[in-house]
Amino acid sequence: MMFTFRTGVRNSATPRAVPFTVFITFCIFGKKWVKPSGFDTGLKTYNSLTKQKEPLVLAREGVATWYSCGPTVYDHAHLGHACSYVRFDILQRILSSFFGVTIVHAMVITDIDDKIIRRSWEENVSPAVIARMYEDEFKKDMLSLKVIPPAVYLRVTENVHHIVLFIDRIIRNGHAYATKEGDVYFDIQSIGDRYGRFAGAVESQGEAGSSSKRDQRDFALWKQSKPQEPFWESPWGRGRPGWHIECSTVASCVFGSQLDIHSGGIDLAFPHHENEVAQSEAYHQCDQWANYFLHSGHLHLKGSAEKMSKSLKNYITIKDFLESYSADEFRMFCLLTKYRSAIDYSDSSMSEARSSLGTISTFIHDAQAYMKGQLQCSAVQEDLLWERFAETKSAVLKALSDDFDTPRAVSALMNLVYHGNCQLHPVSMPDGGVRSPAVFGAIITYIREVLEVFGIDPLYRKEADVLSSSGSLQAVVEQLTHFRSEVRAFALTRQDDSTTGSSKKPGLYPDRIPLLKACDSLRNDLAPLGVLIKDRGATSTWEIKAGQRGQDKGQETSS
Ligand SMILES: Nc1ncnc2c1ncn2[C@@H]1O[C@H](COP(=O)(O)OP(=O)(O)OP(=O)(O)O)[C@@H](O)[C@H]1O
Ligand SMILES: [Zn+2]
Repeated sequence: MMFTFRTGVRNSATPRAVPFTVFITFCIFGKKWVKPSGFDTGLKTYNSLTKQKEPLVLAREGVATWYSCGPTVYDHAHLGHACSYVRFDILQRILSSFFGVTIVHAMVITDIDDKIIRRSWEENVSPAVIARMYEDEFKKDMLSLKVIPPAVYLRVTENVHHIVLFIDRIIRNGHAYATKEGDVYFDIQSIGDRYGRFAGAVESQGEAGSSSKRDQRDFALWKQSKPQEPFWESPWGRGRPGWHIECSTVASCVFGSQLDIHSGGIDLAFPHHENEVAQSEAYHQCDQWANYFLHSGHLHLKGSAEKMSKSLKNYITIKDFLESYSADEFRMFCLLTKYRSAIDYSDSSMSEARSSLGTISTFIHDAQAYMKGQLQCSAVQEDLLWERFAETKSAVLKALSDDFDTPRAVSALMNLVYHGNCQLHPVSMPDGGVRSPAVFGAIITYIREVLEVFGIDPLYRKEADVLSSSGSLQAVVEQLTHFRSEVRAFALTRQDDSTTGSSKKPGLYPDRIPLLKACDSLRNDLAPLGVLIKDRGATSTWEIKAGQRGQDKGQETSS
């Protein structure tokens, strides 16, 4: 893990003049955002750099380079993380499926930092072990929420040599300085009024640090290591990277000097993203490193002003959440608010999400029953439904093109479901009128397609649902197997000598053998349906197995 680097850098805290060319560029462009040239996706998105919606224009046709800040892995992933990463996953899926853009997504996992080190002391294991444990858990949690993994996950500790080179170049470009204590700070004054693109920057007092800082707002690129802390060799002595520099370095290693989209929770806008921008533009000597910054709103426990976070210990882990709800329900919960808004988590907001999904899946089942002719309905106003169908398609596309307005898109879908339901008037006797299965087929296929883009399968039933509905299933199976046991017992009764009048060992009543055969057939037929009956001599046991397809062959045959 050690890395030795030698270079002839100035190791001084004295102010340096900003190179002339850079200064001119800064004066000309200031903080002004320049609309990128390239491929217009047709979508508008809110850009935190301009604080308004902008047309989303990508440098390369059909491809978006996308960097997102990963978690600091020192504790369990919680619903706040779930919310941020699921919301951006939905945005990426929309961009890819509705707008034909291939997303090249890179994420860095912060696997070294003060909190990881502190946790490792508490647990008496190395920081690397703490980080790997929680990183693995985070990745698994993301998969269980159906978040499409980035093209590449990177780790800070595997990029320290790149970080050192990156810092060195920023120093050489005149935007950072090393102190005599062995820290390196970014020189905020060297970029003039370019610092402060995100709210909060101007009033900022900056992070605490060495008294050798030139400006209170200057932030650490490299921190000398304290005793007992992990360290890497560098031209400034033993130390480790500051927090912000990891993202600038890794994003630049993957994407070079230009990035289409950068995302993260709103808490990261300042100072983290502010500092990333400052560093990256100072390194690349460019005026606009990332073209769009997308920030997601915070998840709060209902009634709490604080965001859910690891450090506040006010969290619900993703694993605990998934004991009670499904990934699809969480996705629907996220879809029902705009990705930028704060979101209140509570059982009632989850019930709303669950009930929206339930309404959709009931409609799909009813429409399928109608298509199959199982549900007899009075004549349908087919033209009206085709019209609603076309309107919904354009409403959904319009909503999603407007800063990924998922609540509006879901509301358009629910409206279509409502109109579909209005047309399904069950009648007890078929009236021989015209049937319109095709329009229902089109509607449910479209609804399923859109939900699939959002990562939701409306016909998928969560394990917990299966279990709760299997409450009644169990009672039915119990009754059925009890009845079968009595029939079997009756059929297995042996004749006694007086009945047969024979001296041979008494056998079964021949006329009861078909009953035994019927019991065997029932057992064999129920197995592929997940009801496993095991005959153990004269008695039987049973169990319900989800997903079982008659794999259990090891049982006795009655007859
Ligand atoms: N409650 C939340 N709501 C929405 N996004 C969140 C929430 N908490 C964290 N995030 C986002 O998750 C990502 C990873 O965050 P991070 O690992 O810093 O989590 P954290 O719980 O806030 O940790 P800490 O308390 O140590 O700051 C960031 O983009 C962050 O904005
Ligand atoms: Zn970052």
